Amino acid sequence: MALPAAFVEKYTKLLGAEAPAFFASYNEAAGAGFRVNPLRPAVALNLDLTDPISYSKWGYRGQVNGNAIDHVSGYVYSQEPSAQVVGAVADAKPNTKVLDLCAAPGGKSTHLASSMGNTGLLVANEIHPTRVKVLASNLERFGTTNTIVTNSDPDSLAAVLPEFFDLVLVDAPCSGEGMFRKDPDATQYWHEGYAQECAQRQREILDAALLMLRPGGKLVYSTCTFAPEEDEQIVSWLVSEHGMQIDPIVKTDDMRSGRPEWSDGNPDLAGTVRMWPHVQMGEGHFCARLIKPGTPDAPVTTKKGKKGKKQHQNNSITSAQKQLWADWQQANLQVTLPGFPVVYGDQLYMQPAGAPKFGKVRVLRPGLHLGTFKKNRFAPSHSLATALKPADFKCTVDVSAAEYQDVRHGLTISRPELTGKCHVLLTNHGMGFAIGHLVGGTIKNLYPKGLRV
Ligand SMILES: C[S@@+](CC[C@H](N)C(=O)[O-])C[C@H]1O[C@@H](n2cnc3c(N)ncnc32)[C@H](O)[C@@H]1O
Repeated sequence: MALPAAFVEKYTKLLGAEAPAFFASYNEAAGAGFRVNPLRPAVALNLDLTDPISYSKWGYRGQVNGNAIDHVSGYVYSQEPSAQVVGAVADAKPNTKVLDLCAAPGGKSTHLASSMGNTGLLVANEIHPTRVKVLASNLERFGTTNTIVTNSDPDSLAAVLPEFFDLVLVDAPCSGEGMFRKDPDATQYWHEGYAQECAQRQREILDAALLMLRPGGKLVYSTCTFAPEEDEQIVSWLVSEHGMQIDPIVKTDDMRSGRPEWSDGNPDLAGTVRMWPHVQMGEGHFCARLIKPGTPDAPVTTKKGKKGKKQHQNNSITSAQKQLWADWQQANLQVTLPGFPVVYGDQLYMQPAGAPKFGKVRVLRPGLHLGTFKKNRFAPSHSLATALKPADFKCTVDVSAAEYQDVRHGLTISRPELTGKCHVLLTNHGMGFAIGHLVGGTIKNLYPKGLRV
């Protein structure tokens, strides 16, 4: 691969004797990996699980087929190995409040939800209006029920959620030097001074991120670049300007320490992590974990302005809607879903406990999407196919490989032996991937048009 001359010069100086191995790695294939979804019941996956990633609890090296049932049903998430270090370092705890501030397309968010066991509250935010839809779709496929998806710039989010989170992840937009193998076009954006431009934006994002972190809370900062300006030097700035304390990361063989000499010489910088493509079979990442000074006082509540009150009232479920939802659960599920039903227009969501008021911030997905109120009936959402277990449904229909393709193409399935009228979970190899409507021995396909192939 042709690397920019100034890039070669820069890393020749920085890496010295290690530089040839680093440059040689750019001529090798990109490293692939995936994570198995612990939120799903255990099933036999048609995947090679012989090469686990030491630092990533659910992670393996290898390729995932995006059209295969284990991916379509959200039982696995494709994520290259070095990116998995971030979720592992974050180690989000169950029943805590976590923010993923730069979250699309959702690799780290799905990892955070895994660690949290779908409990507590995960706010997955993305600034970009198109990318946030991909984020919501990936979180839906993964079956997260503890997640609210917002579409905001960091400052606006910080204005409504001061000191709200126990853990904030900033997986920052960066110069992407670790992406050159996966996306060779990224070399074209690279120029001298690009790292400094990115660092300025990173500092602005981090200023907002720290406003949202409670005293004593943890910040995880990561990039997919090697540039010290965006890595160790940003951490040094967090320490000197914000009084943050570096929380050292225990390393495995795949990891290398951050380089104090590439910043202000603070020896604590060795407690950060660098993932190099010539050291492990993955792309490249930098990751740091820091603690905000202070101890938590009484929980800070967001201002109860008029807007917040109004929003809450507007989103309350009416008694007629409550009845329709209860009737639908009774008819189709073996379980009653916990949580707080909220209504946006004619859409019903199950909001996770502890959800704050978001004021003017755009909320794309206020929780698990349950479905749509139509005239005198309730139409279930596709989200239920991936968020619930097969055992949660009164009726499941396991489809053949050919029928799996048919469903993904939007065709109906025939089951003349099945009588009655209900919503069924369609599974393949025991993995739920779509909802169907059984009427007179035919299963009407409710697989969303946007996901069909
Ligand atoms: C490295 S990507 C995040 C990848 C994601 N965490 C994952 O694991 O799938 C950085 C994200 O930051 C977003 N972004 C860009 N500019 C931003 C800004 N000024 N503030 C917040 N986010 C920004 C980008 O749209 C992009 O989705």
